[in-house]
Amino acid sequence: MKHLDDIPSTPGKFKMDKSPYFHRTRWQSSVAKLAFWSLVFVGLIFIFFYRSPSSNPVSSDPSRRSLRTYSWGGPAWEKRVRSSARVRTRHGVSVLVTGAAGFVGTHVSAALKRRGDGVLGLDNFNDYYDPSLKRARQALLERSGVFVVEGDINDAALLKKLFEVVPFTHVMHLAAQAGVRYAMENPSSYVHSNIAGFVNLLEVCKSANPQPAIVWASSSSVYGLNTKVPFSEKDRTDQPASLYAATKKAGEEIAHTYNHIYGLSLTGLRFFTVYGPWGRPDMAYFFFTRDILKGKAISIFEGVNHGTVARDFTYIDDIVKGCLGALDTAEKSTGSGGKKRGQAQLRVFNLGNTSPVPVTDLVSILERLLKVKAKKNMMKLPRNGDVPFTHANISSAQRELGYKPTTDLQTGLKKFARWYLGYYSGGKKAAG
Ligand SMILES: O=C(O)[C@H]1O[C@H](OP(=O)(O)OP(=O)(O)OC[C@H]2O[C@@H](n3ccc(=O)[nH]c3=O)[C@H](O)[C@@H]2O)[C@H](O)[C@@H](O)[C@H]1O
Repeated sequence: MKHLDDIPSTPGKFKMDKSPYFHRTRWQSSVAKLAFWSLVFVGLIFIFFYRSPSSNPVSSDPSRRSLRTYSWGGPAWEKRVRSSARVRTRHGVSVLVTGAAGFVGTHVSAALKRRGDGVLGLDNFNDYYDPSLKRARQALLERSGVFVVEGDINDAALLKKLFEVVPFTHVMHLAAQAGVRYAMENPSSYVHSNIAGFVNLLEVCKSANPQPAIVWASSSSVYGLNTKVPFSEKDRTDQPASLYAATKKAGEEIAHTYNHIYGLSLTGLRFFTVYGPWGRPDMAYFFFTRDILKGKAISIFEGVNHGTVARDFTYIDDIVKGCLGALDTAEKSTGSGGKKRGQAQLRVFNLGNTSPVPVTDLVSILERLLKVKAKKNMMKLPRNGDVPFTHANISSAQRELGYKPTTDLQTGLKKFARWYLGYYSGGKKAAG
């Protein structure tokens, strides 16, 4: 075991004979070490710049599970952006749709494209729910000529670039961290997307020349603990029941500020529990369908003393009509180069269905459509941000946007169920 005893426990303490041969080997080994560390150093620099070239800034969302690197820029990319945003009719508009691979974003983008408007999508494809569903929506849009740029609304350089390439007349801002209950799990993602991201977008819009008019998604959740029904835009919205609601309410106040200081035209739309084909898997109607089909029990919330929990469920096609009505009636922003030149439009509208349905009825409809009896667990409405009841007064939207919902829950869920069964057919894909 002598050889083992000769090796010192601390490297460098090993004493060697100082022969000429030793000097040569030591010199050679130093050169080798130097070469090795230089290579490592050069490699690290290469990796750093390769992953974040100045023309393609890294935009990663710190509040996300997946840190992503987006790549954008270059003549071919700009050509795609321009072509997607090109207006094809005489009175068409060019719209930047944020959250274009989301549920509402996909439907609105497709509808705008169908009528000849120029549409460019933007989406960060985060993994809040199954990103493959977002990719499928993207593929759908690509087929109809809408390019969805992969990037985050917090990436100011990307947004500025988009406005440099296309002078958008409108922004339809639908990118958001959605979901009422998830806000307790990942609060910072709501601040990051719904507040920081919104401000970043408005900063770029205010400096754009011309400034676009902005229509954006607020939420019925801003009514929070309000008990006066139906909910009217004049009712108080200072008692949010979830952080999600609080960030949407903050968005409405932020919109006021940018309208006031910079003359940006801003319209907020308070969506009421939107559902339909290509919907969000984190919403009750969607995961109830999945769980009922799998024979898995579902939890149905009930209020105090077994009180009814109900929602003013609104079908996606009606919401799309409301969004287009808001875009079409949006007046131009009045500022330019970051300076206000006059009063600009500031609006907020409820987009609901005006007929609340108990969640128990939603489940009965699904049972009939799916021809499967649900395994139900009734449970008390948890204190996680849910509110017992929503009901929209839509007279403002009716008057000013020509908004008129026409789809009842039974009809809308039938269309959803047909889509769901087709999309997830053969058990090939599991709804995430
Ligand atoms: O209008 C909005 O502004 C919001 O609408 C949506 O929120 P909600 O209306 O809460 O929809 P959703 O979660 O589908 O629950 C539906 C019903 O099922 C009940 N519910 C829910 C889960 C469950 O396990 N059991 C249950 O009974 C639950 O108590 C509720 O009564 C969007 O998600 C949100 O992003 C936002 O846009």
